[in-house]
Amino acid sequence: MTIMKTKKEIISPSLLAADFMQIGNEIRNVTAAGADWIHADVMDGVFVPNITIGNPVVEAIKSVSSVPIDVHLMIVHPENHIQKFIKAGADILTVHCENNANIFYTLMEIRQSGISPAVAINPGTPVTMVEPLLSLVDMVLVMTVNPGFGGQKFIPDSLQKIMQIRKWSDERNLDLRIQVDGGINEKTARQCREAGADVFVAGTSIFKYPQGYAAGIKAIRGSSVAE
Ligand SMILES: O=C(CO)[C@@H](O)[C@H](O)COP(=O)(O)O
Ligand SMILES: [Fe+2]
Repeated sequence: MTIMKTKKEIISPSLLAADFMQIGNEIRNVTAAGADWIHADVMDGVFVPNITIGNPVVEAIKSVSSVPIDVHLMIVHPENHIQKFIKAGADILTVHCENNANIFYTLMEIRQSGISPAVAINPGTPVTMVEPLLSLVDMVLVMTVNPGFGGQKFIPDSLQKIMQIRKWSDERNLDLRIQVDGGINEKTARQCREAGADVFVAGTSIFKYPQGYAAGIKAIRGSSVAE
């Protein structure tokens, strides 16, 4: 998938920390500040203890965005809803490995629709849960906080998980993207990069960065090699 291969590292700002009253301007401004993708968090109040947005809002986000939309589904039975998010314009569609008995079919259906499938794993889930799914996806999302809310503290144990997934990807020549999400800032992004991550989701440390969005993005890119 070309959107997966465009750059060595991807920064995907999470709109959860943006001003929803100004969402169009927020998307334009953060893209002008250097965002590579836009991360949309879909929560149903069941899989996670919070409710956010659904497919109509994803469609609105897509209509103003000039960069790919990265949709993170934190919902039960994602298999019943993926077509709606594909139609809404998701470019990358991420489903969790925890609660989906039909995840093979779900990931294959996403692939067949022509967009990028990704699988997410929670901090409390053993890394072996994603191992059988690696050949079906373009990206693994390693949650670095418990999903549900922005502004939480990074969980350092996640680094082991990133290392193991990068090892599997290398051994099998899968060239997987590894995305990290939750508590990502300049310091934790560097730790994740060293462990093997190459897609960085950040809400608070971009939208609430005191010196502005461009400075927040630049800080996360940090010591990475110039592209
Ligand atoms: O998926 C989630 C939370 O469940 C994230 O995408 C958060 O929105 C990230 O927010 P910060 O931790 O960067 O503030
Ligand atoms: Fe997310």
